[in-house]
Amino acid sequence: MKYISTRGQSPALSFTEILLGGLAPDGGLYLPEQYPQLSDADLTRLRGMNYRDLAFSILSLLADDIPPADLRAIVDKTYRADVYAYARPEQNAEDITPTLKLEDNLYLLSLSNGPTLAFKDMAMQLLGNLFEYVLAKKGETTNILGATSGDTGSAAEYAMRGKKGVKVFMLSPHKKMSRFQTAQMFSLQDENIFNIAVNGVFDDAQDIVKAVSNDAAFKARNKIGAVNSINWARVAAQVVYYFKGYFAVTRSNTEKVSFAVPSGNFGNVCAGHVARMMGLPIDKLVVATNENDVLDEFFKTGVYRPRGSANTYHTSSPSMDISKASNFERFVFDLTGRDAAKVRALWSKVDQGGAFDLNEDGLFAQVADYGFVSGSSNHAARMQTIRETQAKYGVTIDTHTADGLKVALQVREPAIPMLVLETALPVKFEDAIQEALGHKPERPASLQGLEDLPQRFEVMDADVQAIKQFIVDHTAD
Ligand SMILES: Cc1ncc(COP(=O)(O)O)c(C=O)c1O
Ligand SMILES: N[C@@H](CCOP(=O)(O)O)C(=O)O
Repeated sequence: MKYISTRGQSPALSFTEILLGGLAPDGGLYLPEQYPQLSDADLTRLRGMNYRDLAFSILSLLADDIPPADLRAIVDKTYRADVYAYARPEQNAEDITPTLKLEDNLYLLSLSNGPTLAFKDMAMQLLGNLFEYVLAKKGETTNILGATSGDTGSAAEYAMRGKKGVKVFMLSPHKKMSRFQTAQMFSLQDENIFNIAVNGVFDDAQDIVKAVSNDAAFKARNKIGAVNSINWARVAAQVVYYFKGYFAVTRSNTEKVSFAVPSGNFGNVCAGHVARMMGLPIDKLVVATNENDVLDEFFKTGVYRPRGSANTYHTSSPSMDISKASNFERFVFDLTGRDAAKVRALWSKVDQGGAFDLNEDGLFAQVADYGFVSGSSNHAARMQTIRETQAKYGVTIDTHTADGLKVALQVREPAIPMLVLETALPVKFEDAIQEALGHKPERPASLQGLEDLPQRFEVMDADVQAIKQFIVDHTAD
């Protein structure tokens, strides 16, 4: 299996060759040259597997240059009940991503039972172990540069803290994450972790990561690695739980299900798209946004119009305060029939601050063939959904999951099971839950007092040169 760039001007490489990096050298994103195809017999074989067996079966199709015994060991070390231990009392932590039935044909797919209480742990714990394995094999080190709106950062730092040969430089939007998210990251005192709070929004931080990734000489000299979902391995790891969710709520491969995905950078739902392209019987992929509704606008109109920092709102589902959805390029590459020249032309407009309209050449008409539908939410709807979910099902959900559920309820078809991806646990957004329910969500004993711990972070402007210098200063031997 080789990986190619959406911009078509980089050499095709294997999984381990692209593992540590982010963007391809031509500025594009990697995708498999061809998606592996699963037959009905394959699906029957996968049905009933536990998470580890399923993850190994699917990842061995995508990471086929890792010897099977090594991949097996990495997967077994990653997907353990004691790592994904925050399952609800009525759930079995051994399931790793258990489903929670709300009513007939309506489920939560619990993805946030890992160490940092967000779905990012599902991929990031694997990346931590994969990075360690590949770096040891190559005798190399890496300096990870990442951007976070609240969850990628802590998931990456918990996965990489104390790992030999790895330093993490994590950019976050200053004062725009929840108190819990901020404390989760900034209270880490590990010497290999550097938190940089950037004056700006998440997109400013993500732009810096991309600018550094596009500077080939700096990237090579300073061994820059990536853990954002521009890194293919993040998406690959997330493909697995779409299969797990599908098998959990169906009895035969003739049944279809839909997934509602709270979306920002389009990484999570892109993994659903990949699962569908591999042959998983998915009916709809529901893209749910918050007030930052660039993706909803696209799926409704065909116009992709990323917004600038001034028009990116700070909301009560802050991890989705994103206006430039990195992984959207992966989908558009498939939509154009993998026409890299077309993708280059579209993104040359985006990279200059512009927009594009896929109605112009008839491409938008084909979007429905990929199962995408969309909707958006806002603060009032989020509060109401949290209240109604508590009242009707006795389940507390976080603000991002509430956006997903709100849109799912609008678009679902009664006969088709709908799985709403639970992308974070409510305790991460205590103030919003307090506002919605009049009381705080339950907090595990191990996380009491998190916000009172001493914090270590730098505040910097969104200045690429200054960030590069910071990395150089903190990696000199
Ligand atoms: C809690 C939460 N929900 C949803 C999202 C959106 O996921 P994606 O960026 O993969 O679309 C994120 C972060 O991106 C998140 O942290
Ligand atoms: N929501 C994310 C931001 C997007 O990051 P990605 O790594 O998934 O691209 C966050 O919480 O940091």
